[in-house]
Amino acid sequence: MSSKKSEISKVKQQLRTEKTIARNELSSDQRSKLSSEVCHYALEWLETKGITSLMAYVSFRSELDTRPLITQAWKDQRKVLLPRVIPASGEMSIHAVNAWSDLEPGAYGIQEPIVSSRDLLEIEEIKLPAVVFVPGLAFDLQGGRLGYGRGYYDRLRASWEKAGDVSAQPPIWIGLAYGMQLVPRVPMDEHDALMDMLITENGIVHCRKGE
Ligand SMILES: Nc1nc2c(c(=O)[nH]1)N(C=O)[C@@H](CNc1ccc(C(=O)N[C@@H](CCC(=O)O)C(=O)O)cc1)CN2
Ligand SMILES: Nc1ncnc2c1ncn2[C@@H]1O[C@H](COP(=O)(O)OP(=O)(O)OP(=O)(O)O)[C@@H](O)[C@H]1O
Repeated sequence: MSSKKSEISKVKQQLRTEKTIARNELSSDQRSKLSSEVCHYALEWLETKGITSLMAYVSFRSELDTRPLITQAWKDQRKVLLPRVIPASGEMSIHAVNAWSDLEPGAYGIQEPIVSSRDLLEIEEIKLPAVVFVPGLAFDLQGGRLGYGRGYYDRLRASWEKAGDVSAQPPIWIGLAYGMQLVPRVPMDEHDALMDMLITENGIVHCRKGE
């Protein structure tokens, strides 16, 4: 690792520790109040934009709780895709999910889609969602994001770019976070995927990407 790279990864690790502690300090009442506000903004935005397909994540640890968003998206007849991690390769497979009963605890104890052999054959047919809601430990207004350090979302984005259907509209990447997760600057590596928007309990921000 070059010295610049190792410096960035050291700063990222410090920020991960700091933000994990701060997020864990929110009470469960605060977390559910803030989460429902963020989900409300996200749902309003989906409605305004007429978005019919989205990729979400099922929260774990003290993450912003996306359950209200997913439940309402199903009620609104939107297509909901959820990821399943493949720890050995660092990739994620993406699956359409229609109910909580379609999930089981996967790697890291996160609720993930139950995959049948039929689904595996159909994976290639899944079209890109219009929107990707992204988890994270910290975000900045330039679109920077810090995750748990395994690069799953960065790799997902790179794989979509590589598969690149030029006629397809690229998905809009939206970080979901508590306001306390916003920082002035997340240290970024070249491979890090930038967010287009952020939604916190204070509302929606459009990121000035990488400026
Ligand atoms: N709810 C949710 N689902 C998600 C993500 C996420 O951030 N949130 N991911 C977003 O990528 C992927 C899972 N990524 C993860 C990456 C690392 C660890 C983890 O436990 N890391 C250790 C650090 C040491 C290690 O690397 O083993 C830790 O935090 O203690 C957990 C999940 C896919 N699904
Ligand atoms: N497109 C890619 N191809 C291969 N490796 C990648 C790619 N993107 C990121 N990585 C690797 O993933 C690791 C984690 O990167 P980083 O520290 O930026 O993770 P993160 O964005 O915080 O985590 P996550 O996306 O899991 O929440 C790094 O070792 C990086 O080299």
